[in-house]
Amino acid sequence: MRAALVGIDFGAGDFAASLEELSLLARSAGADPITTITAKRSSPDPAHFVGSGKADEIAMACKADGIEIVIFNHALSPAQQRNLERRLEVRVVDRTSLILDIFAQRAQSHEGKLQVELAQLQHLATRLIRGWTHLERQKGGIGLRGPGETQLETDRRLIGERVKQLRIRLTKLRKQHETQRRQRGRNQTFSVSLVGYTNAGKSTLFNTLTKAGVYVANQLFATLDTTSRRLYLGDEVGSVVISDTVGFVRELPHQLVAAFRATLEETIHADLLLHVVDGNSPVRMEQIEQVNDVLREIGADHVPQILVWNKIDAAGLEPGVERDEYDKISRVFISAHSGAGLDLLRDAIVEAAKSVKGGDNSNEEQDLSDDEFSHGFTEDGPTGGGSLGGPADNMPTPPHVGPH
Ligand SMILES: Nc1nc2c(ncn2[C@@H]2O[C@H](COP(=O)(O)OP(=O)(O)OP(=O)(O)O)[C@@H](O)[C@H]2O)c(=O)[nH]1
Ligand SMILES: [Mg+2]
Repeated sequence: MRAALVGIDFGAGDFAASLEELSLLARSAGADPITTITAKRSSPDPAHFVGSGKADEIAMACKADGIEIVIFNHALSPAQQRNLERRLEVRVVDRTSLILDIFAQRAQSHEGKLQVELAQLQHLATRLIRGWTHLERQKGGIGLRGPGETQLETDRRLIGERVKQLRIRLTKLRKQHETQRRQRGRNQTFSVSLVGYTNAGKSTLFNTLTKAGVYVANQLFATLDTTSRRLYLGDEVGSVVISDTVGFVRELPHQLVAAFRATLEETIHADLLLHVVDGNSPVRMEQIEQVNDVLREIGADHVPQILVWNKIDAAGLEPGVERDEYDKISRVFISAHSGAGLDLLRDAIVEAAKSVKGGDNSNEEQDLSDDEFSHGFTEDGPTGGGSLGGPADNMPTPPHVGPH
């Protein structure tokens, strides 16, 4: 589908990087970005988001390039979206809808699909309600007994019923997982979650560490469901469980964070987070912050974290480790592609497992198969041992750390 991208520079953040991300998002959704239209504004125009002249420019580009869809790098109000569609005579989507769309295409598991549907319906519901108040305002709020209103009310009621149903089913699934987690928690298996910005290389790392064959792609949100595997780390700590998770993105629609809470629960209950960073991205610091924001939002900011500085092959860095002031490993430089630094990362996990488990992690037989399973089984919360050192604030550009 031929797409035009529209980005407005409000003077905050790295505009070029955010447009590049929009292009990757669009491609991940199956669109083909043909042209990009940008403008500078201090604030959005209430009617069309962009100014009138810019709207004409977009309309012209649409005609000239045979554009079928216009994708905005922003959240549009329902009224703005409608006005734009009327004026441009093509479909207009905003960033939120685009991300929801990718999630809908990617969802594999039963639970994942329910979560996406819930998020989409909630997004739709806000738009119906806002659309309705918009209408009300136009008519001065009097005599709103037209057929349109009745239809809207019906739609809203049906959506409300479905949302309720989905919530009940998701709650049930969540309880099941909790029970599983508790039962399996008796084994005290140390659990590690890979978290990080989308496209950071989590699945690639997961694959090289576990040789699992998880879908890797230069696409955003290639992974939607949590996949877990057992990873044997030597006699000292035995096996740990490692989970690959959904990637985060800036301005992740709030409904999605809420809907995916159950999936992300894996992350909250992990003993250790490996926060994977695309060390070659110019906006990596911003991405680290975005990820930490979401972690805070889902209540996983208390889980010990090690930064995994990935893609050192592309960034021209050497493998290495950094320690914080408590001598805990805070950052490991690796390449999931070439395998450089993976031995250091394994050592770092072993060290973390030993410190959290107080060094007496029993290595008895566990009632788990080595097969892939989709939900975790750690005890609730970390088992103590304190912080392994989160990422330092204002971290400088990574130094060329020599192999240790
Ligand atoms: N140069 C280089 N590229 C890498 C490395 N690790 C991963 N990549 C590439 O980065 C892209 C994203 O990798 P994924 O493993 O799918 O990333 P992810 O974090 O799982 O992404 P989502 O599942 O979408 O959140 C792919 O094109 C990988 O080939 C690395 O060490 N070096
Ligand atoms: Mg992935």
